[in-house]
Amino acid sequence: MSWGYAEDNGPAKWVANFPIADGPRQSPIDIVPGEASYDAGLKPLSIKYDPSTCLDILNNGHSFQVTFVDDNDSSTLTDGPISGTYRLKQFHFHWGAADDRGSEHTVAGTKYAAELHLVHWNTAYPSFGEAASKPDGLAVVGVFLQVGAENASLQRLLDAFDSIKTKGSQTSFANFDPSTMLPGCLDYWTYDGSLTTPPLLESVTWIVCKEPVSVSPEQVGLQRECSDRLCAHRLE
Ligand SMILES: CC[C@H](C)CCC(=O)Nc1ccc(S(N)(=O)=O)cc1
Ligand SMILES: [Zn+2]
Repeated sequence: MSWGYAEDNGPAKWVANFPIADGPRQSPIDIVPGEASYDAGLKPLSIKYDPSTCLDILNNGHSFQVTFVDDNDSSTLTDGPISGTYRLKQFHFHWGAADDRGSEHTVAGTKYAAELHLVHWNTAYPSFGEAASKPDGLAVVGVFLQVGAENASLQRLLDAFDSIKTKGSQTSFANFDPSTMLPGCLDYWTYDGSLTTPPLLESVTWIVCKEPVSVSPEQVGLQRECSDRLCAHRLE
């Protein structure tokens, strides 16, 4: 039985096969703005994405993810809370069975309809796989999606879902610029955490944007309908 989001293999059961679930820096967390401390030493994020590094979109059974060519420094994250250069590997989303829940991180208990994760790895290490096991190996930028106006950038992704209906399927997806999904303001909260799904490795510097982006109710519905068709049913 592999991990998932159902009653018998969902988050409460992951510790059985992944004991690090009880570790000291597990994600997601509830972000309480009033308890966050301002760090004047932190720099603004520097995000530079090259759309030509966009490779394909795949349904990995838990989400759909867009993967990038990462054999050079074309698409990178630098500054912010991190040192050195981190390369974009993939981005994916988390959503729920209804508009009032779905994000993994919460803000003073508030759940958003969905959450975008842009996954980067530290080029101090030879590969993503190597970096994924190091405490400073990964940096994930999280963006909350809230229901509101239609998101033109997301629509192009949703249109591509029709061709990855079955788990494990993938299709080429080119010239997509993920920076079109970022909020206007890149103010962020940051903390040292982990992958939010197995193997739950404690190698992630989390960078969660304060400003959400909007998606229309239809777009979330489409994403949800696609996900249910594509992926294991989500536990909610
Ligand atoms: C070395 C193999 C690698 C760990 C397994 C494949 C992988 O990339 N998993 C992954 C990536 C990102 C997140 S999240 N949701 O952004 O924290 C969760 C899980
Ligand atoms: Zn994620």
